[in-house]
Formats: sequence, C-alpha cells, structure tokens
Amino acid sequence: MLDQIIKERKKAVEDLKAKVSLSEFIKQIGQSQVSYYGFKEALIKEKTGIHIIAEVKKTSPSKGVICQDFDPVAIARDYERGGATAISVLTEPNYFGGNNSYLSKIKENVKLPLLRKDFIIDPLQIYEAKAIGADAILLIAAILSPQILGEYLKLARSLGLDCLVETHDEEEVKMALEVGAEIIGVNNRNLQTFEVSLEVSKRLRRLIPDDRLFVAESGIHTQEDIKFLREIGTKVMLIGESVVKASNRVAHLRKLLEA
Ligand SMILES: O=P(O)(O)OC[C@@H](O)[C@@H](O)c1c[nH]c2ccccc12
Repeated sequence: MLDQIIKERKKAVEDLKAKVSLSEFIKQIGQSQVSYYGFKEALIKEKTGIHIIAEVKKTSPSKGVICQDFDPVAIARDYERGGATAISVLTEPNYFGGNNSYLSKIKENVKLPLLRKDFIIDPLQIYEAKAIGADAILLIAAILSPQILGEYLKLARSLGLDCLVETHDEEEVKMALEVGAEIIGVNNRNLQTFEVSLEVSKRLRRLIPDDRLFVAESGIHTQEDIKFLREIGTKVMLIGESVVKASNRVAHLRKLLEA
C-alpha cells in the first residue's frame, strides 16, 4: 500500500513540476498575506493537560470514508473551539481525500498552526507547503534516506516551517535523532499492515530524550487511551478519526482534553 501511495505521489510531483516552477512558489511565498503561527512554539507551551493536534481527513486506506458530509473549514473551526493546539490537514487526494485548497481555506479561517500531512518525497512539495499556508510539514522517516531527511529538515527550517518527523521503529527513531529532528512523532499505526497499537509509543517513548518533543500519533480514541499515553510521559497527541467522526466534535475534544 505505502509503495503504491509513493508511486502515485511521485507521478503527482512530476505533473506539478510541469505546471508550476520553483520560482513561482517562491514568488507566492513572498506575496503571501496570511499569518503564520509557530507549530513547535504552540506545542511546547506549559499546560496542565495535554496538547492535541486534531486532524482533518475525509478517508483513510484502512477505514474508507470516515466523514460523510465533509466540510474541512467547519471541522477546523470545531477543533479551534474544542481547544486543539494545532491542526493537521491531509492534502493527499487519492487515499486520504485531501486537497491543498482545504489547507488554504482553513488557514484563512482559523488561527491555529497548521501541519501539512502528506507524503513528502521532493523539495518542491516543501515550498508548496509554505505557499499554500502550512506552518509545519510531516516528514516520514520510512520513505526517506537519512541524508534526504536531513536536507528536507534544513530546507523546511530555512522557509520557517517546523517539521514533525514520523517514526515507527527503533531504527527510524535513531535516524530522526541523528539528523537533529526537534519534533519526533511515533506512529502507532504500521503504514504497511495498518496494525495499530499504543504499545509502539510505549516502546519507543524512552528512546526520545527530553530535549526533543515527543508526539504520539494514531489510534487514540478514548480518555483511557490518553491516560495510558500520559503515564508514559506523552504531552502531545495527534488524533484523527476519533475527533473527525464524533457527532459533537467540540464536546468530544473537550472531553479528551480533560483526561
Ligand atoms: O485517525 P487516527 O488513527 O487518529 O490517526 C491520525 C494520524 O496519526 C494518521 O492519519 C497518520 C499518521 N501518519 C500518517 C501519514 C500519512 C497519512 C496519515 C497519517
């Protein structure tokens, strides 16, 4: 599955390159009127409870359609009212039902830092992320070499974008630490098999020193899940399905924040 997603993303990047040049993105970034917000800065603020990065996604390869009447701006507004610290927006169209325009529209309507959630495999996508209004990007260790990951981190920083570096095993955590990733996510879902277990966070949490920001990602649904993650020293959690699907998103988020 992951291989297929990457193949399609590569094709999309080739199509993008045929249409938009790097200098056009640089020009767009220079002329941008939007306000950017610090993603890491918001997530490291001292707080009694946890910080939640709430995710806007319509479908997923493992669950199919998650949200029937999908309105990205309305969802993002609910997240803001419910107390999310940041918002993750899927922009990958074929598997997650995402779109760049969703991120841009949310940027115009919500005052929270935005993470562009996509499969980044080319530097042009990093410029594009900034141009569409992202404050941060996801970099997935499993699909990048250490050298490329290091280069993308540097490029993102030079554009003022924070990076969430996603890992799923010991090897990937080591790689993220070595290239100097400041924010390290542990995906509880295996992107190949879709198997989800919070034990992955528990196992990898202790490998991440206190000078880096640890983020637990995926498979977080209940107050019990949050208590479990808090007990292993998690302060930031990325939650998708559970909050998108809730009949009352604001109330559900507030309840999770109380855990
Ligand atoms: O819906 P969940 O189980 O709460 O998961 C959210 C998020 O972690 C998940 O969407 C995700 C984690 N890593 C990714 C990489 C690409 C696309 C999506 C993801």
